[in-house]
Formats: sequence, C-alpha cells, structure tokens
Amino acid sequence: MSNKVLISPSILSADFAALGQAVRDIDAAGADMIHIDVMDGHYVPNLTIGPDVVKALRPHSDKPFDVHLMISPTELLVPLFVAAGADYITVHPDAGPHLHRTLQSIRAAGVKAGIVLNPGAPVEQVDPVIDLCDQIMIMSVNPGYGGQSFIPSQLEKIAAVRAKIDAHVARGGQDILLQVDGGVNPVTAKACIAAGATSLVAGSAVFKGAGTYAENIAALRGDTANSKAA
Ligand SMILES: O=C(CO)[C@H](O)[C@H](O)COP(=O)(O)O
Ligand SMILES: [Co+2]
Repeated sequence: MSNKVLISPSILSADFAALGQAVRDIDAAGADMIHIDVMDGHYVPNLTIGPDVVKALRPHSDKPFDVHLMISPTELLVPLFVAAGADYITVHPDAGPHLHRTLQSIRAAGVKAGIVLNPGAPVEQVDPVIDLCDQIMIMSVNPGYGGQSFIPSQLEKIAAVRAKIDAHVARGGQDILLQVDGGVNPVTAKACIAAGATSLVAGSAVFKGAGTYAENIAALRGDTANSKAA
C-alpha cells in the first residue's frame, strides 16, 4: 500500500443545490474518494442523501464513492446503494440488525465493506468482523452533522485499531483502510496520521477551508508546499 494518506472529502459540506459540480470540483482537486453521508432522521437526527442522489452523482466522477450509511436498519437499503454505484459501503455495527450478514452481502455484491466506530463505541467491535472489513472508520465526532470539533480521545482508538489491523495483516489477513471521520483539519489530520490513519474524511476543511479545494486537500495530506491552508 502507498504511504500517501487518502483524502475523502465529504459532500455534506458542499452546496446541495450544486452537488454534481462539487463532485467534479473535488475530483479535479485531487480527492482520492468522494465521501457521501447518508442520514435517515432515525439513526441520527438529520436527513441527507438517498440512493437516487448517489445514482445521479455517479456520472460526475470516476473516483470511488465512499458511502457512509447512518441509517437503521441498514440491511434493506444496501442493495439500493450498490445499484446506485457505491464503491465502499460503511455501516454502524449498532444500526443492526445483522452486522455480519450485512458485511457479507456488501462484499458479495462486489463492493468494499466497512464498519464505523462511534466515539462511545468500544474498540472490540472490530474483532468479530475484521475478516469482512476493507475499511474501518473511527468517528471523531458524534454522527449526524458536519462542522463539529474533533474529539481528541479518539486518537487512542485510532492507534488501537491500527494495532489490530497490523496484527491481522501479520497473520495473513487482508489489508484494511483505517479511516477517520469528523472534525478533521490540517492540525487534527497530522495527529490522525501519526496514530496510524490511512484515510481521512473532511467536509468543512475541504469545502470551507482557507484555500482552494486543491490547497485544502494538500494541507490535509501535510503537503505544505502545495497548501495555503496549513
Ligand atoms: O459523517 C459525518 C457526520 O456524521 C461527516 O462525514 C463528517 O462530520 C464530516 O464533516 P466535517 O469534516 O465537517 O466534520
Ligand atoms: Co461521514
């Protein structure tokens, strides 16, 4: 795997009246993936994007669509996001009803599967399903809204999951992206990377940061030569 950290800008912070343009712009600015936050007004107290919007955005970029499902129950809607063009589907273990089966069904559909640990969730949630994960995401804010502040206690969890992934790979298991989502800016990004993250989600820091989208993305990678936002 490349040492370069992947940047997955969250379109939650984009202009919802111009999402296609936003996806084209972050693609051109060097995003590695496009993070799409799906909220149902039930698992989290906010409503956002459904499968028809994901399908409508699909022609606007060839980059992987990184779909973060904050919906409960999860299982019934997974096929709709697969059909809409998701490349990664990441689910919350407590959204239910059957985490193991949900991850199996995502992978059986040819899509990469991930789990998300909320700030209050124990790191042990990873253990029973690590074989089925292509991505593990640590939420560094409580899910539901963009623009919140990074919760520093999650750095310890990032490091603990890094150790679990490294041990898993050493046993011959598949490599797994370690993603962080929430309150990621150039300062917190540095701490996340030091703790072992390999993929960073950022909404506010990309769409509302100090520089151009390309400069904001470069700043998250720690590439200060190409950034005005660091
Ligand atoms: O999943 C999310 C919220 O539930 C978002 O991906 C996340 O909050 C990104 O926004 P920001 O970078 O502004 O914190
Ligand atoms: Co998200």
